[in-house]
Amino acid sequence: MIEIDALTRVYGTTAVVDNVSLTVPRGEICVVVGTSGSGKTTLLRMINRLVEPSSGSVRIGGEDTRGFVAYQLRRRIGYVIQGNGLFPHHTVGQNIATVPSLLNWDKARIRARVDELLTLFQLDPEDYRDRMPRQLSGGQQQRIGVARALAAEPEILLMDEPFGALDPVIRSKAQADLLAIQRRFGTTIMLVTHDMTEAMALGTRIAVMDAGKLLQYAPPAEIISRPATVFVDALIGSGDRPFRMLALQKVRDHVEPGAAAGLPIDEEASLREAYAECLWSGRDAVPVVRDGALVGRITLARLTALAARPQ
Ligand SMILES: Nc1ncnc2c1ncn2[C@@H]1O[C@H](COP(=O)(O)OP(=O)(O)OP(=O)(O)O)[C@@H](O)[C@H]1O
Repeated sequence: MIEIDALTRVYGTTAVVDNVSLTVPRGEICVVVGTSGSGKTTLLRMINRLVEPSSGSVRIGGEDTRGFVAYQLRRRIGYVIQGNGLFPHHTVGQNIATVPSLLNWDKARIRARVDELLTLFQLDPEDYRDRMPRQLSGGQQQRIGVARALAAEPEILLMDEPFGALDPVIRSKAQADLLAIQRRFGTTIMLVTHDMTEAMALGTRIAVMDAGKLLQYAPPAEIISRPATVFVDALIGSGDRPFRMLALQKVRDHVEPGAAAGLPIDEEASLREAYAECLWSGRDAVPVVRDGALVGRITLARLTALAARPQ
């Protein structure tokens, strides 16, 4: 759990983070969005004390981070930045082992952890462990950046635009990997992004910042249906609201009995994908499958109703 209490950072006469309070419960993902210069990175960097707060406090697992010594900050809080920040002259394995080595883990334990993480990120340890970062694609480098941050099993992961440099296909893969790994380890994550679609896909809660202030902190559905200010509304994009609502939900939760013609959709697809499929194929309903077996259908009428503003 991360508890941020009245956190403020002043540069000159400007509070670039201004009296921000929020709590990220254990195992949740808080995504921070806002315009450029709104204080997102400064807020994130005050959590691992790369930036010292002017006032206010941060507690991790109930303990004030002012009492943490350097090794506790490294051990308990992983940090990932855009462009991954890998050490170019260290191998992939050495990069992942950075924090465990600093913590003096024994060699066998480090080796096992490196191989476990590579496997988890679907990179064969035999093939990738001894490569240099330049011998990897951008997407693979980013995965190693995340693996490195997770190496010492931190309870908190801070991520600043981690997928900003990736193309859309690799980016959604990286997001799916992150969600799978987050579920497995139960890590509490705070992630900064400019991409509202990414925020909605990853965040259990979204924090909207503007000019250093926290304007709203709520689950995605609430941000979409009840934006706290005109600024929040504009950030979501009023033309996108119904589609964002649909994107938050899975087909599996809205399957109806009955038949439908044509190509089926998997129950793990989002309602947005189902809606697009109906529109694109000109159908009023599409069959739904689970593991390839038919389980029912989803109708255009139901999708249309679900896209409407919640009452
Ligand atoms: N070391 C510093 N000294 C003076 N001003 C700073 C410093 N670091 C950040 N700022 C200012 O604080 C404000 C917030 O910066 P920050 O990087 O936190 O914003 P951001 O929301 O992350 O922006 P972006 O989305 O563009 O990365 C900006 O106006 C920036 O110029």
